[in-house]
Amino acid sequence: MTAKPRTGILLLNMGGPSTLDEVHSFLFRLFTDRDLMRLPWQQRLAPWIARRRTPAIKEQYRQIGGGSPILKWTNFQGERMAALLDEKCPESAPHKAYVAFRYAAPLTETAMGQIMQDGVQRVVAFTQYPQYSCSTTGSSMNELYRQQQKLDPEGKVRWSVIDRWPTHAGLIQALAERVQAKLDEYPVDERHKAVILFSAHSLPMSIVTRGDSYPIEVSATAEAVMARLNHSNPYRVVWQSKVGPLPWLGPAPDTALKGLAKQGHRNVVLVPIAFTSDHIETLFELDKEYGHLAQELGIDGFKRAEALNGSSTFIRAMADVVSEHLAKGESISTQFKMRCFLCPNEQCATTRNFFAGNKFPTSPATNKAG
Ligand SMILES: C=CC1=C(C)c2cc3[nH]c(cc4nc(cc5[nH]c(cc1n2)c(C)c5CCC(=O)O)C(CCC(=O)O)=C4C)c(C)c3C=C
Ligand code: FES
Ligand SMILES: [Fe+2]
Repeated sequence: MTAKPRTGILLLNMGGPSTLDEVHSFLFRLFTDRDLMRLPWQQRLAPWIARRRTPAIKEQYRQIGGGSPILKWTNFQGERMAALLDEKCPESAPHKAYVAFRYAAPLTETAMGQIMQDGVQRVVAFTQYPQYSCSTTGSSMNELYRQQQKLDPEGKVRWSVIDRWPTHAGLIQALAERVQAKLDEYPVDERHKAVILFSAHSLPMSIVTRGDSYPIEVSATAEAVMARLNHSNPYRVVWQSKVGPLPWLGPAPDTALKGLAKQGHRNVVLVPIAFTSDHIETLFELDKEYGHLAQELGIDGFKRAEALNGSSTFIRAMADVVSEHLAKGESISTQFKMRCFLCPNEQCATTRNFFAGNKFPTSPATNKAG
């Protein structure tokens, strides 16, 4: 019999439909999420948009193999991370990874149910978005708070939060390895001329200007990766996947590719930087749409860096992030305490107060949870 987990690590992410049949419910949850977007008449409009968008998005998932690989990768990363943590931190072992997706199975309530059933009393909520945005990690944390209130009203579980890790040395090393592997594919005399385009999901300008920290954290990750590579190549950050008619943060990858082609660049490496596994936006948008555009523009040395997926450097980084967090004994980060200047959502305050109020002994060795 396996021992009861002493420390749970709850991996938070948006998730994706594992099968084509799940596409509609995924989109439905996404468009009804008021932490992600606020639409007029959202209760009525969201189901309509979700239904209308389902066929096109289904087709994209069909073209990348019939579903999102995010659950497979998150389980893989989580299991290996927990094994590394058992070796690194025997005082808080055994560790067990749980997965809470915001828009697809396993949902937060499922993960909370498992945690309660296992009787785990100490859990780290660990966002799998390295860069913080209220539209992503913020939404997952608000949902975790709501489910905690419902499923653990007595507060049996003691929580702490890893809400961002944009410049963690292990993450930067893992990304640098992915970039270097692509650069190594060019002939030696051309390699230094390749332009590195770090690509992150864009944000509506209304979210940027209310004070979301995502754009600066994504930029910090990109700069740290290039510093790790001794600034061997020129780079920029581009913002992909704008949805709807309102203004979003740019430049988009197609603007960058067109400009670079005009200036005579022939070698471009596109690097997904804000998502730690493959998803339609790497496999469909970056590879199929931008790969095709690059060919049309004469950028014949176009390459896309592999997502972190099964990178052992990345999985070691995850374990390091958690072990450093456990050693610090902090419930939430200084950055997480502060809200956006124009936050429209009182829930953000409630969530922060709840997770900040959990106090821990600094050493997990004195944790009586197990
Ligand atoms: C760090 C990554 C992401 C941020 C920030 C983000 C913000 C954001 N997204 C939308 C609207 C949509 N996103 C959709 C899909 C989607 N979003 C991300 C990541 C981030 N989103 C990913 C990885 C995916 C795809 C999932 C996959 O499996 O590949 C969609 C659905 C697809 C579509 O209809 O086009 C929408 C809609 C908003 C409004 C937003 C910030 C407010
Ligand atoms: S939207 Fe950013 S703190 Fe509420
Ligand atoms: Fe998105």
